[in-house]
Amino acid sequence: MQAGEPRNGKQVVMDQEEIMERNGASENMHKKAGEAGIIRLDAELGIVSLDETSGSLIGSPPESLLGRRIDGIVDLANLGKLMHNGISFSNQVIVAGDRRLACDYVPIVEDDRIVGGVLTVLGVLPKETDGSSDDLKELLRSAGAFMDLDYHGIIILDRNGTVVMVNQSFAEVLDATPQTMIGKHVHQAYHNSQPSRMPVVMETGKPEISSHYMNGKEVFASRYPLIKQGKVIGCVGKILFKDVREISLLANRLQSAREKKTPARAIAEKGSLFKYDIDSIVGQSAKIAELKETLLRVAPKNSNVLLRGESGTGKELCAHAIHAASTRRYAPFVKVNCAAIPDHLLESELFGYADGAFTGAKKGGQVGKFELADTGTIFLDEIGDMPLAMQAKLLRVLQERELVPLGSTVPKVVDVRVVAATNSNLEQLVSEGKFREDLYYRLNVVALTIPALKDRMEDIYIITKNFIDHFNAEFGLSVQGIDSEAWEVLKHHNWPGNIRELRNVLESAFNAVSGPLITKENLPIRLAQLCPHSTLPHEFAPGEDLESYIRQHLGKKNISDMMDDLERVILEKALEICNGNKLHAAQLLGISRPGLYKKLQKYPSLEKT
Ligand SMILES: Nc1ncnc2c1ncn2[C@@H]1O[C@H](COP(=O)(O)OP(=O)(O)OP(=O)(O)O)[C@@H](O)[C@H]1O
Repeated sequence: MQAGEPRNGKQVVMDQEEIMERNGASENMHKKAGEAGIIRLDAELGIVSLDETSGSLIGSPPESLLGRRIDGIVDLANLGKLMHNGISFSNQVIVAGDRRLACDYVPIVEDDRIVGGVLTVLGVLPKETDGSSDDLKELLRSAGAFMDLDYHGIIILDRNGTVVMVNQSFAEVLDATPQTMIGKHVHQAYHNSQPSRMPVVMETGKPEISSHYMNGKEVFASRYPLIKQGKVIGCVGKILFKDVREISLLANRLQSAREKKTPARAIAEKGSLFKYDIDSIVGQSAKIAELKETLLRVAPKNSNVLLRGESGTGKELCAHAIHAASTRRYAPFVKVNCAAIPDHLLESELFGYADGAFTGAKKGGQVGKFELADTGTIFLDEIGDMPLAMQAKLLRVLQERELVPLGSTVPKVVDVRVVAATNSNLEQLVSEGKFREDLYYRLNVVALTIPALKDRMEDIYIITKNFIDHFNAEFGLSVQGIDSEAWEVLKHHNWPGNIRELRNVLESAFNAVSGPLITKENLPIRLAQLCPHSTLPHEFAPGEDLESYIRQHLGKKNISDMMDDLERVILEKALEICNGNKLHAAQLLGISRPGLYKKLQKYPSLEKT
C-alpha cells in the first residue's frame, strides 16, 4: 500500500485489535492514555485509524489524516527510525505545526514481524517550554531518539531552568514520570532532593561532576552547559551512577586487579574485571561447551543455582563465572566453605553478630557473609556438610530475604543470589534425614553438573597447556611442554582429584623440571608409578606393606617425613572410604572437620579430594 492511499480502516482496525491483545499492548495503552489520543499505524507508518482526540491534539480533523503517513503530518525527527525498527518509546516529543506533543509508541508484532504500531498522543506540552531557543529545539529533536534508550538518566533544561526533556531512567530516580516533570522549573520538578546544580552550571558556564542526593539516594551525576556561539542555551544533566556505592565497588575491583601481578592482572589486562569469568573455564569438549552455554543462559537470571560434581572439577570456578556474567558483577562475590567452619561459628559467620552477642565477641559486632554479599552473590561451598540446625536458618533467609544477626532482634534485608555447591549425594542425605528436603528444593532451582576430567579426557591437552603458560609466568621459566613418556603417565591416570589434581601435579613438576620439557621423572612419584616401566623409587602408598616401607626408608628419610607419608595414606584411605565426604571422614578419623581441613592443607595432591 502506498503512502497517502486510503485504507479499509474497519477491517484493519479489527485485525490490529486482535494483534494488540496478543501483544498485551491494547489494555495498557488505553489505561495509560486517559484523555490521550490513539493513532494506529501500519508497518509503513500509514494511519489506519485515529480518534477525535488525536485529531484535535494534532490540530486537523481526523478524516483529513486517515490513510496518510504520520511522518508527512508531524515532524518525528529521529523517532521515525525507531518506529520503523519496531522500537517502543515513551514521553517523546513530536512537533505538529507550532505544537509540541508528548507521545508514547508501542510496535505491534506478529510472528516476529513488525506489522504496525500504536502512537499515543499524551497531550500538548506547556507553552513555557517553547521559550527555548531555536538551537535548543533543534537539539531536542535529535536528542529525542536516543534519550529513551539510554540506561543513564538524562535531563535537559532550557535557559530558564525549565525541564524540556527528561528520560524514563532519570524520572524513575525521582519516582516521577517524564510527563509530570516536563514543563516544570527544575526546582519544582525535583522533590525530596538536594536543589539541582544545573541552574548554577548555566550561570558559571562550567561543567560539574559530583554526587547529589535525589529522592533519598546518593547518585553520581554530571552537568554540562549547552553553549551555542558563546551563549548558554540550556543545560544537560546525566546520572552516571544511580548509587554512588557502585563507584567504590568498581574502583576497589579495578585497584585490586591492578595490584595483583598474576593471574588477576593478566585477566584485567585482557579486559575483564573479574578474578574468573566464563573464559577461565578451559576445555574444548562438547560437555564443557554445553556447560558454558548453560552457565551463560542462567547467569542473568536471579535463580539459585546448585553446582554438582566431583571435587576439583571447577565448581567454584563456575560460581565465579555465573557471578561475572550476571547483573550483580560489580557487587561482591563472597565464598563460604560450609564444611571448613566449626558448627558453632557458622551462624555468626553467615549472619554476623551484634555487639556483646557472646563472650569474646568483637566490640561493635561483626558483619556476616550474607550482608557482605548484599546485592552480589554468595557461594556456599560444600553445602551438603551444613549442620541441620543451620539449614533451617538458611532456609528462612532464602525465603524471607532478611536475616537477624546473632544477639540482635533487628532484622536486616539482604539481596543476595545463592550459588551452592556440593560433591555429596544430596538426595541420599535427604532420604537419610541429614539434609532438609525444603532447602534442597530451594537450592536446586537450577542444577548443573560439572563433568569429571576422566569423562572428558580430550580436554587434558588444552588444560595442561594453559597451566604450563600460567606456571611459566609464575616461575619465570619457559617450559615448552611435556615429553611423550610423561604424557603416557598423565593419560593413564584416572584423576580422582580432577583439574585441581592436574594443576598440583604440574605445579610440582615445575619445581622439578630442568629442561624445556617436563619428563616422567618430574612427575610426583605416586603418579609415575602408574606407568608399567617405572624405575622411580617408590613412596609409601596405600596397600603397601608398612614394614617394608620402614626398612627401605630408615636412614634415608627422617621420622617426621615418614610420619607425613603415613598420615597422607591414612587421610587418603579415609576419604576414599567416605567417597570424599569430609564430615564422615573426619568422624572416622576422630577429628573435627576443620581439623581435617588443616591436615589436608599439608598435602596439595589430597587437598579437597
Ligand atoms: N575448566 C577448567 N579450566 C581451568 N582451570 C580449572 C578448570 N576447572 C577447574 N580449574 C581449576 O582447578 C582448581 C579447582 O577448581 P575449583 O576449586 O573450582 O573446584 P571445585 O569443584 O569447587 O572443588 P571442591 O569441590 O573441592 O571445592 C582451581 O585451581 C581451578 O581454577
